[in-house]
Amino acid sequence: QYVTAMIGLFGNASDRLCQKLDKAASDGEDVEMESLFSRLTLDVIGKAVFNYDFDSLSYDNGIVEAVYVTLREAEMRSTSPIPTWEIPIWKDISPRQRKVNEALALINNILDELIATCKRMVDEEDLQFHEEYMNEKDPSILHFLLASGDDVSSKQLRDDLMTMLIAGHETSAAVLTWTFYLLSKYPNVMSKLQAEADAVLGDGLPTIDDVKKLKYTTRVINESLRLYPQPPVLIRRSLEDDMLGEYPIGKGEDIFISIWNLHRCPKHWDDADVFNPERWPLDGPNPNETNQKFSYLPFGGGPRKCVGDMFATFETVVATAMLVKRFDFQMAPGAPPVEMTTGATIHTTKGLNMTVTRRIKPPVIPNLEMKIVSDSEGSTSSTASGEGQQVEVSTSQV
Ligand code: HEM
Repeated sequence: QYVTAMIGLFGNASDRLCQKLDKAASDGEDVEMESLFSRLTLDVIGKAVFNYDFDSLSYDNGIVEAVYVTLREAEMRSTSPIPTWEIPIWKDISPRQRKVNEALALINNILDELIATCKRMVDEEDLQFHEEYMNEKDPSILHFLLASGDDVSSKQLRDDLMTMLIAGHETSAAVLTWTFYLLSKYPNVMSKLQAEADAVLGDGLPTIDDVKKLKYTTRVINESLRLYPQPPVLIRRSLEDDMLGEYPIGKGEDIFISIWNLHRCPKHWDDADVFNPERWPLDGPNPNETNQKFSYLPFGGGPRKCVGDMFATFETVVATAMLVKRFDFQMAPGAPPVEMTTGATIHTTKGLNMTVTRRIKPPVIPNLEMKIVSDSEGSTSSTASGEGQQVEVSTSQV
């Protein structure tokens, strides 16, 4: 029930993006896909975590801006060698820190309102909480947590919600950005992907059964995550003196695990730098850290493994399939070369500028059921019927 609700959410948000791209295609305008993917995944995670519709694909508002200020700050803090934001006086007078504090105050106010509204809903409903509990009108994680008895005033609740917003937003956006970049470089993969989307998706939004059938699309996402892992580096801090194999690690030392290097290591991968979704058999298991013996860690591993791995896989599969079914994507002529820069995830330096064109629907080929008829002079003719038409072809005419 929860997965069905989430797939509906992914489909709705992706449909809004399709409408935006449709307009760009009509107007003949190029689009910067990285920022659009960022808006798509913000809209999705806002609804999924707190039942809040940022609707950032439709317009800019103060809260969307505040979320981006906070996200950029979180990224800067996670990579900065000196914690300038903790220096007394400086933290109060620095224009950047003041902006961050204002953004955080706005987000916290909205969060308070959302928590209060949700708490009222939980108090009014008759549903008993159990493991499979879900409120159909509001399937958000916030609703689940409050129904399970989480304390509305707890800092832990707010921190958990913000962690999910941060962890589940830029990561999925980055996966979509680099997937579409790769697809522009590998048109043969794009053609196969479009063929699958045409065969599986109908005119409405994707269903759970459709998503299960989008096997090649899933392999494209698996392979994109191998070449562009998000985040590209995992970090651990040692709590005590230890040994890592033959290397001594002192208490308090940071260890950086480069997933980027692991995923492109020629010892583990044939043609390590080549985008080849076919390396993952369609009928094989979904690749993960355990069945790939820890040479593939797109969602980490062990106790701190991503809690949103299935959510993110379905989200990116639905968005990719819906977009490629409706549009062709090419790098925009004259766009700057796509270069990388890393923070918590891998970003482009100057955006992913693409030309989007509506796909021409392939012609409907009638289902030809041939009936061979012989006439007395030995020539043959065959009648074929399809979609109510009768077509007659005679060998004597050929
Ligand atoms: C394609 C998108 C995503 C990717 C590539 C991704 C990747 C990761 C990775 C590699 C980790 C482990 C970090 C570490 O070991 O230090 C992680 C942790 C986490 N992820 Fe994701 N993630 C994605 C989407 C999501 C989504 C959608 C959510 C929430 C709905 C989410 C929630 C989390 C949380 C809460 C953690 C921390 C788990 C913990 O420390 O206990 N992620 N993610």
